Amino acid sequence: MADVLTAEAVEQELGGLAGWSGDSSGISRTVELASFPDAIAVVDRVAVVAEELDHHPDIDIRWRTLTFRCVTHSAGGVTVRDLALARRIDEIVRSAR
Ligand SMILES: C[C@H](O)[C@H](O)[C@H]1CNC2=NC(N)=NC(=O)C2=N1
Repeated sequence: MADVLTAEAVEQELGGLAGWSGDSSGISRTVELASFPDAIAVVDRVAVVAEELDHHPDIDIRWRTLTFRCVTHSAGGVTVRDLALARRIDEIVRSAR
């Protein structure tokens, strides 16, 4: 299993992940899409990637605003798997707006 990253490592990684914030207990990003259907389409695409990676974000849906939170629940903190998932979420969001 991937190790939980140190607070310093997470902070450094966040420097390269625009829009993401957090610490070693979890990283999150909130995005607003143009409409509710657009937001749900993003969730749907993230679901496909999450299954592919066997790693799943916590997702909060409020009309057209989505908050993604990435933490490796089994490890109890942020691991490299969360950073990989965050990058994939960014790709999907980028192509959706
Ligand atoms: C068996 C399966 O690999 C685990 O349940 C996975 C699935 N997706 C997961 N996703 C996240 N974010 N954390 C986990 O610990 C986790 N565990």
